[in-house]
Amino acid sequence: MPDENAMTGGELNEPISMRDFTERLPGVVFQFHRDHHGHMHFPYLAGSGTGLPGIDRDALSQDARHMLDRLDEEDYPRVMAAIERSARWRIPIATKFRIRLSSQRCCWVALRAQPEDATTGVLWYGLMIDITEQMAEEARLRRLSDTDDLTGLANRRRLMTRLDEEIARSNRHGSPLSLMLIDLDHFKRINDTWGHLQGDQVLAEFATICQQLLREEDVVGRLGGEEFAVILPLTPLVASRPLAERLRRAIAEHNFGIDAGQVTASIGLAEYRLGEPRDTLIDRADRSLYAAKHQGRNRVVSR
Ligand SMILES: Nc1nc2c(ncn2[C@@H]2O[C@H](COP(=O)(O)OP(=O)(O)OP(=O)(O)O)[C@@H](O)[C@H]2O)c(=O)[nH]1
Repeated sequence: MPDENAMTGGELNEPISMRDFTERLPGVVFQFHRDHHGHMHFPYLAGSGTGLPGIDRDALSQDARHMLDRLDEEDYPRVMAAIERSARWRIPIATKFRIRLSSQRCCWVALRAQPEDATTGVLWYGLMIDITEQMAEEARLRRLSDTDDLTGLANRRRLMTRLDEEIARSNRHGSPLSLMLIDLDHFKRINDTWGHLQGDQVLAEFATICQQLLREEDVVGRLGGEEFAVILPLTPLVASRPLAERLRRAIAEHNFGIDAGQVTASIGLAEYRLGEPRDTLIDRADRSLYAAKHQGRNRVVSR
């Protein structure tokens, strides 16, 4: 630890105190104490970040609840578990959480703290930094890497992740789940006749039709090229078939700006069978799709 006198302020070599130094840090440095009865407070709290909404030094020096009560309810159990683990095993805390600013807004905070034994309980030395901007940027990048450029739909990667999640849910609760594979018919001909740009336009409009027609909880995505998939959670085959039929009809009747009737789709459906691997479900839906193509296209086949 450098000598206090070694720190200087803005005025040439004017020395500044440790307190002044910590107050200038772009974050919060703190001591956090939990006594043997579980009461928590911040004996020390400093740094320019104490200006963060939800951080009221005087209140927190008495009771940490003033901050803990404002944690996002999704994060609260995780943060409390991290404190508990750290206290029990004397391991550092490294976590992040949201502090509610209003019903609409929150800020993200990263926290690092090192525990020490104290006669009165456990004492942590730590840092908190506002990471709201970084989290927003991460979310933006995640959205980009999950989204198909042309249509704005979920891409293959995102679709597979969501399908895994829905399969896990189905296996856990025994709830029904259907998968729809959609392939636009003779798409090569559309490209060849009307040009690639017009083909792109058809793909984008097709995506809009799917999103308008399906429910919020259904996941529509582009597998690649002119192949799409829809995950239908909580939907058995008997319910997904009329949905697929409605979608097929809507596409066939839509005016894509090229002669009506030029764009049709073949749809293959399969319902998830408890315990089967993801690829088996996809394979069964794919075989339905193949059958739809084979039987003349512009139709729905389920199995
Ligand atoms: N415009 C456009 N075309 C694409 C895109 N991705 C794939 N394609 C085209 O989609 C066509 C798919 O052709 P095929 O796989 O032969 O199938 P199809 O002509 O749709 O015939 P069926 O599926 O048997 O009805 C190819 O010509 C690809 O070039 C894209 O992003 N934009």
